[in-house]
Amino acid sequence: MEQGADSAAARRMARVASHLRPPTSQMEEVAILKGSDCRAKGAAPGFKVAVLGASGGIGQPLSLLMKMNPLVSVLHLYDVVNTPGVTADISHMNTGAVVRGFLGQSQLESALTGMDLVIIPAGIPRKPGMTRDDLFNINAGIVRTLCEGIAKCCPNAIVNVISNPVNSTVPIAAEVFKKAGTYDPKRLLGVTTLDVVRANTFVGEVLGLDPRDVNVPVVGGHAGVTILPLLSQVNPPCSFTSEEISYLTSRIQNGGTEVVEAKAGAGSATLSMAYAAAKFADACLRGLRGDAGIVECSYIACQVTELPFFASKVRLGRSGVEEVLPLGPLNEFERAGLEKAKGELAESIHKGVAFANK
Ligand SMILES: NC(=O)C1=CN([C@@H]2O[C@H](COP(=O)(O)OP(=O)(O)OC[C@H]3O[C@@H](n4cnc5c(N)ncnc54)[C@H](O)[C@@H]3O)[C@@H](O)[C@H]2O)C=CC1
Ligand SMILES: O=C([O-])CC(=O)C(=O)O
Repeated sequence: MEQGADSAAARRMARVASHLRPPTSQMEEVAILKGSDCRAKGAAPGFKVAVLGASGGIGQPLSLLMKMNPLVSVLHLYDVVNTPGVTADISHMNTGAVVRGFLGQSQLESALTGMDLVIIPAGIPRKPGMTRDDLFNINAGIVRTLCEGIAKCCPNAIVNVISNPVNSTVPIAAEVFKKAGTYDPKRLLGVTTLDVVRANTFVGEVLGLDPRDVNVPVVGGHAGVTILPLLSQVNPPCSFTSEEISYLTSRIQNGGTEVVEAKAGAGSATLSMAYAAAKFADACLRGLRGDAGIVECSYIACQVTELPFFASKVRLGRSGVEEVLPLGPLNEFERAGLEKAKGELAESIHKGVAFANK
């Protein structure tokens, strides 16, 4: 009896010790994973989620929010810097998800194996004066490498792409998955939720409503004129003056730049983005669980326009995007905006596809 209690205590201590030691080699990483797996068995059933770029401005608060999500049972934090610290910190939160850290390219495959949802906020952010497309040269390669890992280690995972320029990085991801033979357009989603979050906030301010009670569809893409708020389809139904329409459209399209300028060289939106990404990831997980009626806007492959990718209203479910909803009726102002958006989007998509195939 006593001996049994002793060995149970010894097992508990061994488990705790394995969590206190940071991984220094692949062998040690494997040992720690075994320790964590014992713990994971005790955790509530749920989904396995990886954040790639977890040490960054978005990655850290996003990881914190995912650790708070009761649908997550295992949370993998991957980055090329600082994941031991971020992981130790977040792992002390007394919520259900088991947290594991992975540092550097040699641990990418371990980070990805078995994941249900992979969220990608890896890559450099804008400074004042830059467009999102100016990030292409660095971020395109980062997204390609990470997606090659996903194709190899968790080809069935839902992928949420945050890294800019989203209008090009999502087509890059699609090409990587096509080459690997794992492409499923239903599972690849560009995160444009921040545009909707901003639109709901700014429209709520104008209408004097709680932003949580406002829903503005935002379609097209995620850069400048490609961000197309459909103010004629706001819920609750309402009407705006032409001054309000032009103020709101411009503020929503330039929301990212507003933050970049206010941060004055220290980066772009991180906290509101983490909130938006966590909200979108939660919607994806509820869809995977089988919840009904989950509709979000996302930049995906679809036939809503003649372009191969377009941010649209989508219904999420067990297989990712289960239905792409039509654009709905547009007014003249929105139809003109759509034409402008399509011109820039076509170039960004072409640039991404060409990069992935060169
Ligand atoms: N989709 C959207 O609505 C938004 C997208 N973004 C984009 O998100 C990206 C990240 O922004 P921040 O977090 O502010 O940048 P950040 O520089 O604070 O963090 C980026 C993180 O990515 C990591 N990283 C770099 N190369 C990596 C690699 N090969 N593998 C894994 N991790 C790698 C860095 O070490 C860093 O920790 C930017 O491209 C930014 O433009 C930002 C706001 C909104
Ligand atoms: O503006 C940026 O560079 C970051 C971003 O995508 C946003 O805040 O919407």
